[in-house]
Amino acid sequence: MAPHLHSRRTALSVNLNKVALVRNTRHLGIPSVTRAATLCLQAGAGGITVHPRPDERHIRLHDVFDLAQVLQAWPEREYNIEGNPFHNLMDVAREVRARGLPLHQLTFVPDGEGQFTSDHGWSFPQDAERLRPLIAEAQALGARVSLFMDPEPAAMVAAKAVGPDRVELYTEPYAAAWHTPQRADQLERYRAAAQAALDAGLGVNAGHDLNRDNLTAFLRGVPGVSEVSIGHALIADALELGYSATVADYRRCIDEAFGDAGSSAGPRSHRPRGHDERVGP
Ligand SMILES: CC(=O)[C@@H](O)[C@H](O)COP(=O)(O)O
Ligand SMILES: NCC(=O)COP(=O)(O)O
Repeated sequence: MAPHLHSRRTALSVNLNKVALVRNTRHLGIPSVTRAATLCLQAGAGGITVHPRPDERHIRLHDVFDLAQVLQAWPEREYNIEGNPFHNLMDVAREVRARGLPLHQLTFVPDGEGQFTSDHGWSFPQDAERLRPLIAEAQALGARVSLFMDPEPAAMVAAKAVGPDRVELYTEPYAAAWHTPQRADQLERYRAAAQAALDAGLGVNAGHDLNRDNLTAFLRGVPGVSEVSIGHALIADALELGYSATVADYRRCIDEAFGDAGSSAGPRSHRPRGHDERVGP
């Protein structure tokens, strides 16, 4: 499918959860989360994403404020904080804003406190009324609100009705189907969901398990994606390639979807990523 030339270039938001995860295994402060953010922003990342989970398994509360201070030096880049608004996210957002620190987007994710990782979106109409006031409060704090959603076209009108600015399509099912005969069917599912969101007046973000292999095809097949937030695979790649080369590679994946192959400083590397055997949770 032709690139969506009518859409603005999709922004890359780098999720730094996994840098914090490694840092937390010693009391040495390395790898530095703030250094990672600076290098990714210097390489052209459109923003930084963190998911400060209640158990602080990776991003800790001080990281949230430390990274907000880093973003202060990059006023044209965005800071996206993810979390469950019925757990700690709203308190975190209120404190960031009370300190006068930047906060561009809150992504509401319906995760349980001890959840292994994010694996589903909000349910409508069940979640609608309890989400509405928190969406309004988050917007009053100056943040755009994105709801983490499964790719269900029929849910988008109901989602829009409670006031968010965007939805983030949970893309693990697309990624899981990448090496299977179901790839095309999954892509069509996301195309339809994104189109329904756009038709309902919602912006479209995407994220979870996107990577250098599956990103270009996703953006070519799914209309109007404003932002992809990518962490796990990108940080894994950065362990091999370094932050700067990795961010440049992911930006080239985005460029290819918009028909500008090689516009970000040359062709992207096709270095295969090593895989360990898939380990169960
Ligand atoms: C909401 C989502 O899909 C991810 O942004 C989330 O941050 C992943 O969390 P972990 O990094 O804890 O797996
Ligand atoms: N919202 C998705 C995100 O921030 C990162 O998800 P992943 O790339 O770590 O799966």
